[in-house]
Amino acid sequence: MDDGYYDDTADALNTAPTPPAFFLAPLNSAARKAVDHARNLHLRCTVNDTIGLWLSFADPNKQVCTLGREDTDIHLSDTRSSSKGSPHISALHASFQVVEETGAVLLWNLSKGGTVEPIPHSSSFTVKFRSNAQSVLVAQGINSRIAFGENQWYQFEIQWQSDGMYQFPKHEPYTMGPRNSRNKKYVLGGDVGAGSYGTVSWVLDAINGQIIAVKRFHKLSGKNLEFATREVANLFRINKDDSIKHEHILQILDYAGGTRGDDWGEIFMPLMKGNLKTLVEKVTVPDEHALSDTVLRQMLLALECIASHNIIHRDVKPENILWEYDNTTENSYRFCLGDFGLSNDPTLACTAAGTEPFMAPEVFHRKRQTSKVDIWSLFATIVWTRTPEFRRACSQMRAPDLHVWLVDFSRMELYANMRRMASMDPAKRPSATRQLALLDAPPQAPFEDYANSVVGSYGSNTNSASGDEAGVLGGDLAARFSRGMTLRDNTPGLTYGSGSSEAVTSPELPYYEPYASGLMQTYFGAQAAGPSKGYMPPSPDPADAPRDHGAWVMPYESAYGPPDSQNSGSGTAVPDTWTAVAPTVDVEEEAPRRKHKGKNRA
Ligand SMILES: Nc1ncnc2c1ncn2[C@@H]1O[C@H](COP(=O)(O)OP(=O)(O)OP(=O)(O)O)[C@@H](O)[C@H]1O
Repeated sequence: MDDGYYDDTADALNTAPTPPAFFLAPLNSAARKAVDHARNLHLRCTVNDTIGLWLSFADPNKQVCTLGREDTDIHLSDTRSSSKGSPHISALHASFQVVEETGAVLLWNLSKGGTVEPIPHSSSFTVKFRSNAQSVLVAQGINSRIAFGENQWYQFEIQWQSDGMYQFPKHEPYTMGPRNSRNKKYVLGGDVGAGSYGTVSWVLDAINGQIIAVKRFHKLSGKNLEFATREVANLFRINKDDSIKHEHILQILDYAGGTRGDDWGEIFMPLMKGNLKTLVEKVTVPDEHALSDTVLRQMLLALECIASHNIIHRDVKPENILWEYDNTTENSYRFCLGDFGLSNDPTLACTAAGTEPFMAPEVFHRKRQTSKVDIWSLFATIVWTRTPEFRRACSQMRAPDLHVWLVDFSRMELYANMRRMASMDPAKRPSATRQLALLDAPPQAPFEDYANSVVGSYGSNTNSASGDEAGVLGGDLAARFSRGMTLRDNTPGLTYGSGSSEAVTSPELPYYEPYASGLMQTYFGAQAAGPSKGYMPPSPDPADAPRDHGAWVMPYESAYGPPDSQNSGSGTAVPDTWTAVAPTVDVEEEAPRRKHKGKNRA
């Protein structure tokens, strides 16, 4: 049966997973003595003329193997050697344990003195224990040599028959990342999505053996640095402690790079199944209205939270709403707001920023921005989710026309309980908290207060966007970013770009990226970064669960665009390497671009 998704791990997933099994070959005389110990006879075997210990995790009820001096599966004596002292083996010193979801095997340090360690060796990656974690991955080519006890008393080599790692193809060596760091943190799986400013991959965390997502920012300088900075700082602000973490905002789990002198940076997040765009375009959702109602409520909760932290997102749109199955409720989804690269403090935000079809009128017309801009964008997202015609129009109509259309939509009975979200005047638009209350209130009387002059108040008199936002962001970027970083306890300060030779500047005028795929080649050529790609990661979900049709979604507009815009490359044109520089746009280019639907990241 076609299960509805394709990716390069599919073969691995379609065969029954082989449970982990390995041979522990002794590397020194203490380890050889341990192998010969009477209490280890049950595990002893010979492989290639070497006598060692054989461990298999084929029994689903026995997915752990303990090591220590007392009642453990592998006995390690704590005898004193007259010449070298004692190994100081704890009663329960270490264990190997299989991670159920991924099949990965973790080595756990359970010793009091922390004397369980990988031994660096040229033929394998070494991932050391972190100070805040007691486990580390062992796999083919990763931490192949390990030691237990003081001064690496017992030394073994792990020779794998199978290392679990169910999602990973077995015919090629693993790639570890971050690529630019000697301190490897994950095993690279595959690509999940890509945007203008980063590439997102699914990876296996080398500390806990779980699958997560990593966003690798393209080269951290100039605008890229600025957007990465905003995203990381604001995500840390929201995630600074467990009490504030929000179930509808994408978490940030960790980061790498970004320290003094680095021009690369990565953030680690939970892996979601896909984004709302791919869900709507590629999956047969039984009831789009029910789906959009769920999106509406959950995103209002997310917006309520970020507003309370004085953050406006400024790029609420289907691509930036990620989803996964909600395990607590049957047939339902959990949506999370992601991509905080444009987010800002409303007191600093005045540059036109966002993606044109979802951009609030006051942003498009360079007026003052408040958290109400996100309310408008959410309304546009809901209409987009419900209405194929609007989806088509997004690539064909200018923002002012779309604004008129959205107001018209809001007059329909269908939108009665959310029509004020489409008020042209932001002051009349409800806050997220108010709108949540309105959803549960009786239907409103026909609207009267916002549709009279649909574009009048924004059609002229545009402000210059150069102003204070650019100045404050550019001038105080490092400080703002470090403030964001300090919110995470026990984390060494991450100071993106503080050592960079390139000055961080905000553009004085907004610039646009093309929205429709066909425009990509025209303006950026083959180097261009494309709209986000959707992806279905390996999924343990039931076969009847809805899934994306393909591993990669088509470019945003290809389903609707003119024939010559299809397959224009926007869906695959994201540069492979992190060093690729996202296209920058200068002032002269701004005018032609604004003729098209595009994204403005100033
Ligand atoms: N945690 C995640 N889990 C699964 N997929 C993700 C995750 N984060 C991002 N993606 C996918 O990657 C795409 C690009 O991510 P993101 O929007 O953060 O990058 P970006 O460079 O800022 O993109 P954009 O050009 O839209 O601003 C998303 O649309 C989504 O499909």
